[in-house]
Parts: sequence; C-alpha cells; structure tokens
Amino acid sequence: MLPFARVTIIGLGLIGSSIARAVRETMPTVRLTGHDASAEVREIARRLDLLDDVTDTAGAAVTDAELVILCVPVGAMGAVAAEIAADLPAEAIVSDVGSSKESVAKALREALPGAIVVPAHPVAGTEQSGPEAGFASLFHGRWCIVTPLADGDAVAAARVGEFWRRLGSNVETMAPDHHDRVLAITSHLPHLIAYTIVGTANDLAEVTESEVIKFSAGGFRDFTRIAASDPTMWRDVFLTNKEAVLEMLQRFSEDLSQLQRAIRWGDGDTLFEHFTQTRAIRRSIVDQGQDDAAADFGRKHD
Ligand SMILES: NC(=O)c1ccc[n+]([C@@H]2O[C@H](COP(=O)([O-])OP(=O)(O)OC[C@H]3O[C@@H](n4cnc5c(N)ncnc54)[C@H](O)[C@@H]3O)[C@@H](O)[C@H]2O)c1
Ligand SMILES: O=C(O)C(=O)C[C@]1(C(=O)O)C=C[C@@H](O)C=C1
Repeated sequence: MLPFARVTIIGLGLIGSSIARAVRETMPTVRLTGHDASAEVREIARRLDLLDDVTDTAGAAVTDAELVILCVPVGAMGAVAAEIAADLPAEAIVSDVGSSKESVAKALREALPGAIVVPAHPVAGTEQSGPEAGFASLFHGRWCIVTPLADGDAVAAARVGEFWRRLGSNVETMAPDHHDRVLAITSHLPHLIAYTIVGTANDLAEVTESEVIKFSAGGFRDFTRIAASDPTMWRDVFLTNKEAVLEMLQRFSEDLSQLQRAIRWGDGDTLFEHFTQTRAIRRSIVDQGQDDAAADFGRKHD
C-alpha cells in the first residue's frame, strides 16, 4: 500500500520538482499538488506538467493533503508553515527537506502547534536551482535522514520513511541536533571551504583573470561547482546551523595549521601519512556506493 495518496509540495525548485518527478515515476497514482511563491516558477511547473495541480496560494495547496513537504530555503520554513496553518487538515503530516534540522523543527512546531510534524533531509542535491534543474533519479541510492521530534508521532515518521524509500533513498533516523553536527562536517563545512577558496582565488585577480580559468580542469574546478550553489539556500544553512558549523570550523582550522606546520618544516612523513589516510577514506566511501553521483550530474550539466 502507498504511504500517501495525496501529496503537496510547497517550493517547486530543484528538490521540490525532483520529488514531484520521482513520485510521478514511482507512485503514479498519487495526486500531486504544488505551490511556489514565485509566479514564474508556478508557470514553469505548469508548463512542465510536474504536478496534477499548481495553486496560486499555499493554503489552497494543502486543503486535502495527506503529506505536505516544504521544499523552501530553511529561513522561509516558519513563514510557509504559518501560511498553511489555517487550511491544513488535522490528520495531515507536515515534513520538509531543509539542510539544517533543529531550527526547522522549532519553526514548524511553533507555527503549527498540534500538527503532526516529521522533519527530514534528503542528502542529495546539486549546485543547480529551480524547477528545470530537478530530475527523478536524484534520490536513488542516497540517504534521507528523518529527524522526528522528541515527542513526535512514530507511525507518521515511519510513513515518511517509507515515502522516501519509494523514491529510491536509504532512510536513517536521527535526532535533529545530531543531524546538524554530522552535516556540519560532511556538507556545510565543505561548502564554506569551497566558497572561501573560489573567493580567495578571485581576489588574486592577476592570477584568476587568465591562468585560473585556463587551468581549472582539476581540483579547483570541483570547488567552483560547489561554490556555484544557491546563495539563499546556503546563507540560511549557515545562519541556522551556526553553533555546529563554528565548532567544526575550529577543529578544521587546527588540523589545517598542523599541515601548514608540516609544510613549513619539511615534515614529509606527516603529509604522506595524512594523505594516505584520506585516500583510504575516499576509497571506502566509493566502495559503499556513496560516490558523488550528484557531482557527476553537475559536471555533465556544466
Ligand atoms: N540544493 C540542494 O543540494 C539541496 C539538497 C537537499 C536539501 N536541500 C534543501 O531543500 C530546500 C530547497 O532547496 P532547493 O535547492 O530546491 O532550492 P531552489 O532555489 O531550487 O527552490 C526553492 C523554491 O522555493 C521557493 N520559495 C522560496 N520561498 C518561498 C515561500 N515563502 N513560499 C513558497 N515558495 C517559496 C522559491 O521560489 C524556489 O522556487 C532548502 O531548504 C535546502 O536546504 C537542498
Ligand atoms: O552535490 C552537491 O552539489 C551537494 O552539495 C549536495 C548536498 C551535499 O552537501 O551533499 C548539499 C546540501 C544538501 O543539504 C544535501 C546535499
């Protein structure tokens, strides 16, 4: 049996449109309704026929929903939840796809007191944005982390997990604060580093104007892909996962200083040991099938 018969998606960008496409492919009988604050995005979603119905207000999109998934930047989650509060059926489950979870869980709980809330995060994406960038296989073989509230509804959490399994994801459950610490090091800090290194290279204008662009086929090019990620989304991620990101940044800075010291003092053993260890980590990630399919997708679409 399908976990939900009527699903509403609010925010029809990369993730929302990918969910719509994946639902169409894996659960074609599900009735899909969507809304986006942008009239232009709504028009594109209608033209692409991504959903059965695209409404002009968020409230109209949820009136008969069994599952509502908020796919807007994390800083907008609370406002969108408040917008749907009056029209939300009592038995509907509200979920989201936000990249940070504690602040979203808090915002949803405050805006929707008494509603069934099950926050979640598909750990899959690309540097692209908007409804035309989505694709149905985005979640295949990727993790979706469900982060139920401490006093949340376990049956609802299981149904949300089943929904993501149907889209091809592996599902893991975590407390929201634990999620935020894990993702701070595996996703948020890497983005901060990419934003920094591309900015630093750009500051060295005499280099970037010619050589960096010309020779950017290697490592630097990979950083530029990540640094092309959506500014609104990432501003909100860093503002809402501040503590965990600052903690990981502190640890990263200490480790960077150690490598800096090894370079300064010609300590090749330290460098070699470190690089050997990190090569083994990369190989174990690839062996577990967690290779960067999204990065490959991004490269193909450069
Ligand atoms: N991009 C990724 O790699 C990725 C991966 C996993 C999770 N996420 C999370 O998914 C969410 C959406 O990201 P995305 O990449 O799809 O962004 P996106 O920019 O492609 O789409 C976001 C959409 O939300 C709409 N929107 C913004 N405010 C709104 C509001 N108040 N009401 C209705 N619509 C509104 C925008 O018009 C836009 O169409 C974010 O919370 C992000 O953290 C992103
Ligand atoms: O591959 C990418 O472009 C991504 O950045 C995807 C990525 C990640 O860091 O893994 C980015 C943010 C999301 O919350 C989940 C996935």
